[in-house]
Amino acid sequence: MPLAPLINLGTQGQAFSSANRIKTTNIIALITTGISFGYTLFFLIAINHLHVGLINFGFTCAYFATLAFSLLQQAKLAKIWFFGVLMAHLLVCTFVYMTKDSGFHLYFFLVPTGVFLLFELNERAEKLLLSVIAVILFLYCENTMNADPLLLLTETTNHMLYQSVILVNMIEVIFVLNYFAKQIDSNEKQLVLQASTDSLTQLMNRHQFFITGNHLFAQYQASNKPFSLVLLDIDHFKKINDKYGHINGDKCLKAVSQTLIENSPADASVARIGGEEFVVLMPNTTFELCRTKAEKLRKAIADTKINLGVLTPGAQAEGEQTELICTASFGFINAHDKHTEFKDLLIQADKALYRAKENGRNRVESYLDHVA
Ligand SMILES: Nc1nc2c(ncn2[C@@H]2O[C@H](COP(=O)(O)OP(=O)(O)OP(=O)(O)O)[C@@H](O)[C@H]2O)c(=O)[nH]1
Repeated sequence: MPLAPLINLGTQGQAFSSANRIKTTNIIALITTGISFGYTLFFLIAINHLHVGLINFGFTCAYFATLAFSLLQQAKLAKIWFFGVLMAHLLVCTFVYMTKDSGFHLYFFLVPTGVFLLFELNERAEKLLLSVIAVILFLYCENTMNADPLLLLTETTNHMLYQSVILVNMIEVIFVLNYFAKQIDSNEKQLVLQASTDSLTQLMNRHQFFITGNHLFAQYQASNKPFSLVLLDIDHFKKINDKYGHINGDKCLKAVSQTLIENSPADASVARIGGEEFVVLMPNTTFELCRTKAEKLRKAIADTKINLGVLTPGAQAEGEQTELICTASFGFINAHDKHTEFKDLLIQADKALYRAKENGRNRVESYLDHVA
């Protein structure tokens, strides 16, 4: 049976962490269904007791029904149902068809760890209530003997069941801890990615740019190999937004990002550090080489035709083209001995960029040209 569609039931449209919890609930419900079915076969075949086998099969179906709640997007109900069925099942095992000697009530240990794994952080009342019920029921089962069980099991069979309960408890705890550890790892990776990436262009964001820039600047200071920084800003971007709409403005930002990635040197780092402001960090790049590379980037952007698709009604009425060409102004700086901090480079590249804007835009200026 293909399990992936069952595991993913109810995760559509959910936030990342909630979707993971729903997935985990579905996985645990499926595993418990499998274990319960194993016990059903044991009661039917090994113990040869139809009545007990059928009761247990009923609980097996009830575990599987957890997935129906997930399917109906009722995540909280799915979890309450699952733990409710589990506790009812353990009570029936201990007080209807077996006794506490089978050890089935030790499965109550899984409830507190399970609820803290599966419920959302803010579902405190549910977690606390289910955990307290599990502890009370465990103590009750541990201290009460079923005088009239449906199955009269030998000491050996009870011991075998007891060991199976311990084994399943251990496997489930190992599985849950392992799954939890993987989840934490994947959440951390996701958070690191989100914290360092610009969501629109997928380039490095401003925060990550300063981390990378400071690192490369420290490398430059240690090795004294050339290091350059290119700062660029799309020309008249406000007009583009006003004329073609914000969505097309975003398309323009994405197209410029793509052009920068495709035309920057392999060892360069590209970042979006403001609305329509980008930086390309170029290690191992001399002053003259940097000018050539910045010119190449300027030309590549100016040569890129951006397909806008649907235009705003205003732009349509004015008979605007569906293809947009935008330009950018560039300022660059090559690191030298007087630079003591990475941010000095950015400040001076910004001055050069300002000059490029003043001198007519769609051009490259260096800070040295400016100083001279
Ligand atoms: N579509 C879109 N627009 C943005 C985004 N971030 C900033 N902007 C817009 O970028 C525009 C920047 O305008 P200005 O700073 O006036 O610069 P400009 O129009 O490019 O003028 P010059 O730089 O002098 O050529 C503003 O209209 C912002 O609203 C974004 O993520 N998407």
